[in-house]
Amino acid sequence: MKAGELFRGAKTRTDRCIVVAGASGGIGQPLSLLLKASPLIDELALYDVVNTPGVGADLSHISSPAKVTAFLPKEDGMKHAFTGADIVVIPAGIPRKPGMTRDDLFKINAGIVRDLVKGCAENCPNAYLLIISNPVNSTVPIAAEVLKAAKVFDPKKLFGVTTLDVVRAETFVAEITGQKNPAATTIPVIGGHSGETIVPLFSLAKPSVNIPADKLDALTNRVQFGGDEVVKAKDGAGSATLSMAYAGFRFAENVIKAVKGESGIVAPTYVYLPGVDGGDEIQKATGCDFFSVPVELGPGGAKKAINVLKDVNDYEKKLLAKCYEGLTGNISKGIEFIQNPPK
Ligand SMILES: NC(=O)c1ccc[n+]([C@@H]2O[C@H](COP(=O)([O-])OP(=O)(O)OC[C@H]3O[C@@H](n4cnc5c(N)ncnc54)[C@H](O)[C@@H]3O)[C@@H](O)[C@H]2O)c1
Ligand SMILES: O=C(O)C[C@H](O)C(=O)O
Repeated sequence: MKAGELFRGAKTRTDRCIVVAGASGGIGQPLSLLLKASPLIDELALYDVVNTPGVGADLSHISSPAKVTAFLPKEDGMKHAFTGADIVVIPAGIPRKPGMTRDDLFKINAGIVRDLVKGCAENCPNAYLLIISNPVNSTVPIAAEVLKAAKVFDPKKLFGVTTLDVVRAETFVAEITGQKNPAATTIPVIGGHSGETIVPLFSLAKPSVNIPADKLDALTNRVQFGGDEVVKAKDGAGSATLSMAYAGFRFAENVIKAVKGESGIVAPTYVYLPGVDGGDEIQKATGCDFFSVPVELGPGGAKKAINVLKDVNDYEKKLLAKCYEGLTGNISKGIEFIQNPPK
């Protein structure tokens, strides 16, 4: 199979196309599998610097409707992969090893995200961009700056994927409460996506949950540092991939459903607050331009940022104070990387 080949015989790009950039990786492959199985997608385009022809050939044998295309950088592969895409999901970049912070990934992943988002700005300026690559706290500001410089920035269409924090909160809470279906409880997790910038709001769970006081610190810590748990268990072989693929698919599916007109979809995601309705007051309260909050999704992307800050309890206020501190530095670092690029 040649890169770029349409695996199910179609000759042209179809109209509901989702690109996975980093499709051959630990997240990219299972995420692509879930997307291929989704009836909501007409074409799944795989882009990576390696192995997409093989991953594409493999996925193309699945008897679901989505056509699969696969691209490598050679022969203008990025251009062909991105042109006409509706959604680009980006899990490209290196993962952590034990002892590393997400910020340690910045050196390599910042440039990868910059270049991929440049490709999006040039070839699919209207696409919804879902950024998974770490450090999300900085890679999303990088993406915003690249899109601004190209004069195609629509803040309603740029999302940092923080769904894994929500998924973990649901799971770990259910381990305490014994609920049979963890995902049936909605738990807002806000802030950023690393350590103390991740702030779970158990007091706002719906339906409400009763967390015993002596378990609250450990539960909060587990959600904030759940990524470390996986990095340690994988022992040098990377970080969360399967749970991230589940989370990334869940968020992508929400975006697709909202774009197709389904109403009432709300999901926490890391957005540029000044560009989203309702974001200004959250920006004022947090001092952060980028922040993950529950966002109502609509046909244009982020329809409204929901201000849950006014409802948090004192315990959560203390967590938030630490979050703001860490997050502002991460955001500035991303912006600086584009505005004053390293020589
Ligand atoms: N947002 C989250 O909640 C979350 C969760 C888990 C992991 N992550 C992050 O996702 C990223 C990927 O993790 P992984 O485990 O899949 O890593 P991986 O190394 O298994 O896969 C990354 C893939 O990206 C590809 N790649 C590298 N440079 C590229 C480029 N310029 N263009 C296209 N593809 C490129 C690689 O070839 C590889 O296939 C990491 O940065 C990780 O920290 C984020
Ligand atoms: O922990 C990591 O580095 C990967 C990811 O951000 C996670 O939360 O699992």
